[in-house]
Amino acid sequence: MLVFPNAKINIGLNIVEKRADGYHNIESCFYPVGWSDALEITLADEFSFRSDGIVIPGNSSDNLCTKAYQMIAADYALPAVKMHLLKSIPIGAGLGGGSADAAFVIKALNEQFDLKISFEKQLDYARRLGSDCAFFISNKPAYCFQKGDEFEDIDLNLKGKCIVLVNPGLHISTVEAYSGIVPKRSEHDLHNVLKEPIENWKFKVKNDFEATLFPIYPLLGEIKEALYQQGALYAAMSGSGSTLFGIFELEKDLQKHFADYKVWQGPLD
Ligand SMILES: C[C@@](CO)(OP(=O)(O)O)[C@H](O)COP(=O)(O)OP(=O)(O)OC[C@H]1O[C@@H](n2ccc(N)nc2=O)[C@H](O)[C@@H]1O
Ligand SMILES: Nc1ncnc2c1ncn2[C@@H]1O[C@H](COP(=O)(O)OP(=O)(O)O)[C@@H](O)[C@H]1O
Repeated sequence: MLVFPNAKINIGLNIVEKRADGYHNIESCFYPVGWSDALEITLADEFSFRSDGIVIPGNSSDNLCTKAYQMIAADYALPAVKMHLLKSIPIGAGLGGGSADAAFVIKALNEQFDLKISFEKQLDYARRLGSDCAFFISNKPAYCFQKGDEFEDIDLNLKGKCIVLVNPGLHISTVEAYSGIVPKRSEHDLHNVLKEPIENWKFKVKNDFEATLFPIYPLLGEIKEALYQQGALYAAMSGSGSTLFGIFELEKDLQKHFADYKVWQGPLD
């Protein structure tokens, strides 16, 4: 089976409070984007995982794909498989690429081997692998809360608009990014502001990581500003960075403009 785990962006990210378990309660709109890995899962004599493309830190037993397989194999009689991942989504980039890979393994094993794991149970498995991971089980725009692993449908349709993602290659650790944050309630209810025209978002839809990370990495703020100068209706950092995104009314080719960085651009669904 061949699947294409895709990245996500965060449209708005409020870090509301620190929890007793050390994690943070957040409020965010997660939106799928087309920057994708490719993952092939085939029957084999023994389990193996290998990856090509962008080098993933850690060895194959640390990989979230391997962890997802082992977690399902602990509860279901799974045959051995060979997994081959072509890694394209930048790592430590705020795009949730590792979480997407893991969620797609859960979904692919369920389908390929007819395991009949319910949707709710797939969400629970995904939550065990990472806070972002459960989102990729449904993989459709959602208002996310708690650790980012509880969802509500959101009335937001950006279909037809174009997104440009710019990754400057800085690897920002999620743990470090959260450790710099003083949580606070947001001034604006994200549900409500996302109903306003996209041109208003610039003033109301904030990613709380920007205030702490932009002073440390001024390049991030410069790229965001450049996206606005190029005509973005809305621009922001995704997650804990370091990827910036701009949403444009029409198709936009900024590959040359951001020639020093990794750029992905395409339509939003
Ligand atoms: C910041 C966000 C925003 O969507 O995305 P990324 O920028 O990583 O893509 C997420 O909250 C990242 O989720 P994810 O990358 O799955 O994090 P996890 O593996 O669960 O946790 C890594 C570490 O981040 C911190 N963490 C994570 C999620 C959360 N709600 N509160 C936290 O404090 C904890 O220190 C935890 O040990
Ligand atoms: N399949 C995978 N793809 C990417 N990263 C992975 C994977 N498996 C494990 N990881 C680990 O997860 C960490 C964060 O990955 P990633 O999801 O790309 O970042 P982010 O949380 O910023 O979106 C990396 O440091 C990496 O070592």
